[in-house]
Amino acid sequence: MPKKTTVLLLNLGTPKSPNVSDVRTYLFEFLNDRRVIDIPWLLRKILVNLIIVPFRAKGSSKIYKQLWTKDGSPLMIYGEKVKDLLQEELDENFKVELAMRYQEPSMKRVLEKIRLDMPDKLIILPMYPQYASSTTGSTFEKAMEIIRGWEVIPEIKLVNQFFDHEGYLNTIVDNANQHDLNDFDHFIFSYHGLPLRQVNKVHPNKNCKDCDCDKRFRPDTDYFCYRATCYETSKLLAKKLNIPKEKYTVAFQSRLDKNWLEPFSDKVVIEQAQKGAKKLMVFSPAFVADCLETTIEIGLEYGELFEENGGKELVLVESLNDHPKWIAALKDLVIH
Ligand SMILES: C=CC1=C(C)c2cc3[nH]c(cc4nc(cc5[nH]c(cc1n2)c(C)c5CCC(=O)O)C(CCC(=O)O)=C4C)c(C)c3C=C
Ligand SMILES: [Fe+2]
Ligand SMILES: [Fe+2]
Repeated sequence: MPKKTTVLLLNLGTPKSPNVSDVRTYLFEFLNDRRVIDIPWLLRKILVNLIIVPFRAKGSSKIYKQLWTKDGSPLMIYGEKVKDLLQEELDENFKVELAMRYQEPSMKRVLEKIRLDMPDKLIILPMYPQYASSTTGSTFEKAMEIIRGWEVIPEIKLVNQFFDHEGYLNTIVDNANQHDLNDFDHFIFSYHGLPLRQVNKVHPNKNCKDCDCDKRFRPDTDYFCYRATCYETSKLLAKKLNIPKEKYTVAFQSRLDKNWLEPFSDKVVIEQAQKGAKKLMVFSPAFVADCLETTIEIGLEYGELFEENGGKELVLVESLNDHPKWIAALKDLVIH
């Protein structure tokens, strides 16, 4: 008998509106997650609630206002679209749901709906291509915290990453090929940064700062090393796009302090402009949908930085959004 299966798609979440109070509520929930700000409880409460959020909310609200469309936040809009498109691709034994780790639709509410529907199988799919404790790990922890109280716990599949999935990579390749790659002087693969401390926790005997996981991917020790999977994703994409090694740089954006993964994307953008690059292509392979970190940070802020330092044009490769190949890739992740 075919199994009644629910697919739970997840993403980070976004504020309810770009207003300061909603951005503050979002940041409070997000940054109080012990996997995101991974320091002792009391220190986190002081740092997040008395320093980071009060100082950050106003500035973040301003940039969320630039991102917001008449239909809302792109992360949410594409989340809903992808959910509907994946539902259309799957047969009647599957039901697709969408929840966000922070804010709405909340994991608590959506998982309660799923519990009442009593599926035989639950597939939990956080839409982060590269595993990180602060994203995928946090989402799984929250899901398990809720599901552990259920009377009936269905068969569960956790999709923990898909950085090397052909369909995911080919969607990015398709989006890049909308442009003539010969026009570009340099290419940057820009990933969301992480504190180095968090990266090192996955391989406690090795410091990623002096390790060669950027050059050689060792699945036995580096499969969950965020730095290693970011470099491996870039290598696979560069190979598919025939971008030679000397023409691309892997970099990390959105740092909160200096002890985050390097090189920093903004510094690389400036460096490239100063070296004489006129046209720069930036990929954002850690983000499956347009969001603050892509549209505003890369598209707008890095675009300005590049031009201020002598560059002519920075082109941001579109996110996966609702590309048919991305929907097919999700289907493949669900059924295999
Ligand atoms: C690859 C995905 C992401 C990782 C890893 C990640 C780690 C991480 N992020 C912060 C702090 C912030 N991130 C913010 C926004 C944001 N982050 C991601 C993805 C990852 N974060 C996305 C998709 C977004 C945008 C959401 C949207 O609504 O468009 C923000 C809020 C914006 C701001 O104030 O700058 C913060 C803060 C930390 C601390 C962290 C790991 C430790
Ligand atoms: Fe983030
Ligand atoms: Fe590593």
